[in-house]
Amino acid sequence: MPLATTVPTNVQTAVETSPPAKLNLFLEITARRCDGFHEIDTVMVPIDLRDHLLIQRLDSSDELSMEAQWMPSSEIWTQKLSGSPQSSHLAQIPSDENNLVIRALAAFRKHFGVRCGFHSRLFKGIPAGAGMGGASSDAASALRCASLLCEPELGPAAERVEELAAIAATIGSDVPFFLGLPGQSESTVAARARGRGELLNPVSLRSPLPVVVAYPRHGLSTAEVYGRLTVPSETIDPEPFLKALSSGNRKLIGEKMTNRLTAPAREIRPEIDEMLESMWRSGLQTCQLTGSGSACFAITDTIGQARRAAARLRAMLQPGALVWATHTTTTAPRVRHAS
Ligand SMILES: C[C@@](CO)(OP(=O)(O)O)[C@H](O)COP(=O)(O)OP(=O)(O)OC[C@H]1O[C@@H](n2ccc(N)nc2=O)[C@H](O)[C@@H]1O
Ligand SMILES: Nc1ncnc2c1ncn2[C@@H]1O[C@H](COP(=O)(O)OP(=O)(O)O)[C@@H](O)[C@H]1O
Repeated sequence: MPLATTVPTNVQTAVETSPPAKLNLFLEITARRCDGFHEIDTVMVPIDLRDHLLIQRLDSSDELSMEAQWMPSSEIWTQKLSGSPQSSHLAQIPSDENNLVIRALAAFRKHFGVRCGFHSRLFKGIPAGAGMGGASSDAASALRCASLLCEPELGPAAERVEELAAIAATIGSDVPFFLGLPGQSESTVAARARGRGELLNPVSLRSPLPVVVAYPRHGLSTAEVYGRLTVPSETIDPEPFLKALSSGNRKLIGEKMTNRLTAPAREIRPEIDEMLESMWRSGLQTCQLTGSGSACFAITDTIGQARRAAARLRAMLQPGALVWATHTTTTAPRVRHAS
């Protein structure tokens, strides 16, 4: 579908928000399910590495249209990733029904019987195929934006949180996490997800965790990584990790972190080993793959340490890798009326 070049004129109202990425501090796989998915036990934290999503309600059309680009531009993003403009395939963001934002808006309309159209503008800052849940986070934000935009016919958005969670689980296993936990204060600082990833319990964090995140330029397919996984006969008990997390002791948290998808991800993408080695050499102790990869992260004691380690790491890595120093944040970012 060609990217729309001008914003439709029949715009009624518009909202915008900044979907966060996530990291898996603990990820264990306990079984393979008969539906082809896996039973997982994971603890996720949202981080302040974001996309930006603006959704406009269209009352004189039932179209679901979308424009998507990388921030600050797809050209700059592609050059940062690869050092040359050739590999623009790295910057491909679907702008049709393959984009989870479109899929979420279509599911929202079907569930609530809403007839208006939506035009979405997605500005990507979260690398794709990184294991940071970019698409899932955008989908959760799209559901929350649509819920606010349709208050005239559906009533207060706060009344629909449980229904949105049910719709979210049909869009992707990680989407419910980004909605925030129903019944909790709207946003979540950390959550334990089980089942496919849709069974959520809040997890306490003593204080925000500073992190360094590194993306080795090429993403990974979540399905391919899961496909290569051998389900362990003995699984790691999450309790020691959960105790470390609630203690706030960064060194202990780092010692108890684990990710069962690391082995299959490294088989597919050997540069993950080089990335983890470079992170260790830059002084980061607790380095780990997030989700199905390919991004890796480490926790530091302070944001200053994260910034200094990120600078050392950038100097070590081949052109094309991306490095951020950031910190944990909350899910369900504020949805505000767009100016
Ligand atoms: C691995 C994790 C860890 O948080 O995140 P990412 O690395 O994708 O960010 C998640 O389990 C990914 O969740 P999500 O990306 O929403 O997965 P989905 O779209 O539902 O499924 C994509 C594919 O992953 C596999 N899959 C996903 C979830 C799960 N519990 N078991 C699976 O086997 C299936 O092959 C599925 O077809
Ligand atoms: N809103 C979106 N943003 C980015 N990628 C998307 C989006 N919707 C669908 N996709 C597709 O989903 C794939 C995985 O994206 P993402 O969720 O960022 O990775 P991961 O599952 O590793 O966290 C991308 O390669 C892209 O083809």
